[in-house]
Amino acid sequence: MDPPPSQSSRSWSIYGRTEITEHYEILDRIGSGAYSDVYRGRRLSDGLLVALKEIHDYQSSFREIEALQILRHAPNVVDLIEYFWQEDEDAVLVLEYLHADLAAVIRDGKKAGGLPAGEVKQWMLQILTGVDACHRNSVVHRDLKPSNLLISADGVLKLADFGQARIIQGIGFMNEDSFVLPEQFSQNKEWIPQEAATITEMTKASHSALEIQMQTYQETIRPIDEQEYLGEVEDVKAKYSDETDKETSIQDGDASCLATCSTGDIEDDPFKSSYSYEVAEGGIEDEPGSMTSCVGTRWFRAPELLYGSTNYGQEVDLWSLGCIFAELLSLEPLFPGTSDIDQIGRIISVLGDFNEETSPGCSKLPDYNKIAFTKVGSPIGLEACLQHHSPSEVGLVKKLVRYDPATRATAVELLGDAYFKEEPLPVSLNELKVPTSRDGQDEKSSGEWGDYRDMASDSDFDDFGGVNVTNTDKGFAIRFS
Ligand SMILES: Nc1ncnc2c1ncn2[C@@H]1O[C@H](COP(=O)(O)OP(=O)(O)OP(=O)(O)O)[C@@H](O)[C@H]1O
Repeated sequence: MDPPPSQSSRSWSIYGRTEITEHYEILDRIGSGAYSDVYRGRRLSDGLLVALKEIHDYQSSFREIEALQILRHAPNVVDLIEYFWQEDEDAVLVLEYLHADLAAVIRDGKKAGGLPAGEVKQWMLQILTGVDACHRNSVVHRDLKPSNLLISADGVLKLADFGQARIIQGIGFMNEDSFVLPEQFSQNKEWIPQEAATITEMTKASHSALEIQMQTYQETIRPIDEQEYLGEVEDVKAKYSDETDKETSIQDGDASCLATCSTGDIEDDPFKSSYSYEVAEGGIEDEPGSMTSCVGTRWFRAPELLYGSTNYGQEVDLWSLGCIFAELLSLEPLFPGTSDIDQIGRIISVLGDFNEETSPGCSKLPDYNKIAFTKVGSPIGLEACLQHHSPSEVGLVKKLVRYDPATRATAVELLGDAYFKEEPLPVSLNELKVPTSRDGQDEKSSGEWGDYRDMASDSDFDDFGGVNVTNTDKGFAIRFS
């Protein structure tokens, strides 16, 4: 069996990849993230506009391809047309091109002095349909935020950026027949998002290539010596430290988010008088199958993740959803934390104390005893963050932004919520005001949009967390999970 692509030597320019340039004209760079560069391209055979996402991270590539394959018939998930991935090269995903995102909707709404309630409802319904498709198929997105919700020219919203996604149970590939729209969508035609133009089906060849790569990746336990192992780790670290322009930092997978807070974070923290922080010695146990807590962008990160949970599921997406909905309503981020501690401080000031009473089991979270906040006598409450909004709007957010993950409403439950049946009803897709362009989005490093990304952006670095080292008779083995 072929080994997975090596991490050491990679092409750093998509322009030099003839297997891609033979089929696609690369037009311009339209975005970049912690792990990727995204280019607008044109398919030579028929002129179709596409997004070419070059992913510089090994594990993100697998995750994104795997999740997009599972969800390939979901109408509110970005279409993966095909991908290129061969030894010693970064994976390049060919995605349908979507010209706008929900962050632009919020920004335009703010400029216009508000978004009409019927439009907000239509955006929410599409987000819920996308998230429901993920959760029905055991995909936890783990990085839901407005800039990862892309929008087509005709108003179809699609979940994108599955680089941090995890499949929490067995893989259940969906086919066209098995993808079912939630019942209430089929009953009320007005709500049905029009099907996005179906782009070419992924070729059978690329599909089976992925399966082989996946199998190799997941099953290969290749005994290596300690020297080689340390060399691999150094290579990966060096790669990330080179990427200083992308505002990333290396975090060990077995270290929680709080454990990686610097003293600088604490010094700058506006809430520093309201908590005491202890640096615990030693790391957190890296149990097989556990997940990293350092996922998602800080502003949208659930409290259990901020406290280091490594045992979580789709509920973390539901918290993010609540933050996104609150932002769609108020056009301001709900919890714009400047550090992980500040993030928790802001949440506590709104929702009240985070304790066994409000979140059963929370005292067992890895970082729970590392930080103590002074008691919040009277929390501000979500109503205060959503002034001038109706009780049903606030009620919707309250069903998601809850401490106890088990009590957060699921996407399918919310799709049936009375809020969506009240006047004003959700508008149809062609009544939505879709932002006209993504102009300037690649250069988000300056101004308001730059601040938005920089303040809230964190890197996952699951690469480290997903590495399991086991003893073998020849030394030890390394396994990527
Ligand atoms: N299908 C697409 N169509 C148009 N633009 C896209 C598409 N996919 C991604 N982009 C643009 O590229 C940017 C980076 O892509 P993406 O978020 O998928 O990468 P990432 O490296 O995981 O980013 P992040 O660090 O924000 O998580 C997006 O914010 C978006 O502006």
